[in-house]
Amino acid sequence: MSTQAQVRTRVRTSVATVSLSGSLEEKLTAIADAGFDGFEVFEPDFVSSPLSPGELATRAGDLGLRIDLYQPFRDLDSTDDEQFARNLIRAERKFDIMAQLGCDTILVCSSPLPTAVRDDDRLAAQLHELSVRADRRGIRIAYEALAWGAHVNTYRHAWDIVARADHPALGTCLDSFHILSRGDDPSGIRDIPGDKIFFLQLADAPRLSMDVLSWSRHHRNFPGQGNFDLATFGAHVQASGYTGPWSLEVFNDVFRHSATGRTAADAHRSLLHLQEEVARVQESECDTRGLSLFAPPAPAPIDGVVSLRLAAGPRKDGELREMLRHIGFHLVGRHRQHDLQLWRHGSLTIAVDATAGTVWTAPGIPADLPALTQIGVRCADPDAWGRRAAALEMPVSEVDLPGADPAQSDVVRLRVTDATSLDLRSPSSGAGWLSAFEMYPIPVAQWRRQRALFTGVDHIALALPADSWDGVMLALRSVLGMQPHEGLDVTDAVGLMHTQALTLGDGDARLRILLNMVDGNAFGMENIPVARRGGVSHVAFSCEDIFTTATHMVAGGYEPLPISPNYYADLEARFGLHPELLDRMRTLGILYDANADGEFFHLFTRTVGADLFFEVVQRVGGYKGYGEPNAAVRLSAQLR
Ligand SMILES: O=C(O)c1ccc(O)c(O)c1
Ligand SMILES: [Mg+2]
Repeated sequence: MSTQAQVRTRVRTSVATVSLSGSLEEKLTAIADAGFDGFEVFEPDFVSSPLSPGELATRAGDLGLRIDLYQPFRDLDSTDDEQFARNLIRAERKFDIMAQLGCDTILVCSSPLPTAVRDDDRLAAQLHELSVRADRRGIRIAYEALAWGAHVNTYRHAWDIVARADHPALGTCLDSFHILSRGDDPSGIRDIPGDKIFFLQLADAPRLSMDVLSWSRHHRNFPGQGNFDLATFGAHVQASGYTGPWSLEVFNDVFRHSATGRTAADAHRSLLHLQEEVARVQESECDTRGLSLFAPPAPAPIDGVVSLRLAAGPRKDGELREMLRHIGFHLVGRHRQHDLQLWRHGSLTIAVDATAGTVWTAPGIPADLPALTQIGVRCADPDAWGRRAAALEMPVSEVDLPGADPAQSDVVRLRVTDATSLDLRSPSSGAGWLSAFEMYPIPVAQWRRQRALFTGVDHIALALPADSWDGVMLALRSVLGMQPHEGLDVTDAVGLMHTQALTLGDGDARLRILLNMVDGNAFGMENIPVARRGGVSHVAFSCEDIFTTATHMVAGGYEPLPISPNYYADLEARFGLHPELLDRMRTLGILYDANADGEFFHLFTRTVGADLFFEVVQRVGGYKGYGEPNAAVRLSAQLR
């Protein structure tokens, strides 16, 4: 090991203006507020802005931002010599602007045109000529392969052309989207000298099967919001010795009209998250090359969901209480000051909030929609989570409960969605909290009769409007370290719903969350049935034997959903289940799925209010899904 102390510089963060909505001025303010070090000027944003280059430079300087890149310069190379000559003149005009901006690097992307040069030596010669001119002006050229380039469309080819052109003012620009969308092996990045990588653009994306240009222009998102393996990609970049900015370049239809500040904050968080992920890969490879990476406090262990808070408001309070009673919960107490009831089942607690106004504090949630407002998770050290969340720039609040140790917070509250928070509770937090409640004495005979039908919470589904989807995904993945699974489109009686599962811990997952997004932003749309306006939220309880559990629920007043007989005929045809088993399932409204991992039995309640409902599940073997094929059958029965 070297005795010389290695001085490693931190990652400088940057973002392309195209990634955000609003005017150029609004974008710059949001970029600075989010904590970025610099930005890429996306040329159309500059061209349409009233700011002169000098004014833009001043504005950036006042905000403490560097202008890291001017981009893109398109269609440089040409088989038509006259056209190429004109392109060089066009480039000189851009260099003029860059001089006024104080920006020294311009991105030149490979040409998608039929006139693109297809002879590598001629292409290298044209890039060389541009580089000579750029060099005279103190400007560097970063050559990027667009995935749809006519001749150059891979990073290896772009690097090969750069090496061939062999000019100090010419390097390459790596863009994770162009590389990973094509399924290219990024490990060759290690072979590019870091100082010949002039720029790094990062984008994630959901896996979609569409042409790569449309995918790139409409569906990119920030690292931690899609399905690309950016951690491994980043480790390759680190190994190359690259020391320039890590910059986000995200073309996304939703971000183009979303709140600018919020998108910028998510963007910055995504780069912190990515650094932690890259560090993990580097650690596993015992590799310490490259920039020094951001390291937030590590996540602390989590036990699982122990409590829920449901806002019902006075209008849905009665209906919700009846439902809880039917599925086996017992009213055990009432808050001394608020209209808040405590319901228990085994070790699970549900607080039902009947206070007028509680639900409606969440923007976009219709007043007739009972909402899941808190998910209580037990963990040994809530403060550690608070420090981690704060380091990752997530808004977090500490809730001090009466009678608690003032030196420690009992509950650390993370805002997961606009409607729902995740409360990380210390094991001792219950006592302080309960002191605010008047508890009802429960006759011994009733305790004896009570059996814990549920073993815990299997998963929780949260309804999300489209414009908060990516932010929620990133929050769950970055702060909590949840792992995403393949997204799925589910069609049913009232439309299409995109659903995506996230889990914490494998095998015996500690926390499973399903995100449900309706097609488009359905809030307030009159033509969508009530049972879809806010998407769908539900809580699924786990059990060991769903037939016993369902039988007890029926005895408690639960009415099984009327599942179509066609469904059971189809189950028989698909899985060859025993007629007797099918009969019992039909009587209790139990649905079924199976795959190579195991089997899944589940049942649903009716909806309370617009969209909230409960589910009971039994997993057999290593089944990891959620019975997704049954979604349409479930909804059809709930609508009846
Ligand atoms: O979609 C494009 O044209 C485009 C432009 C510049 C880039 O850096 C890029 O990755 C894509
Ligand atoms: Mg790019």
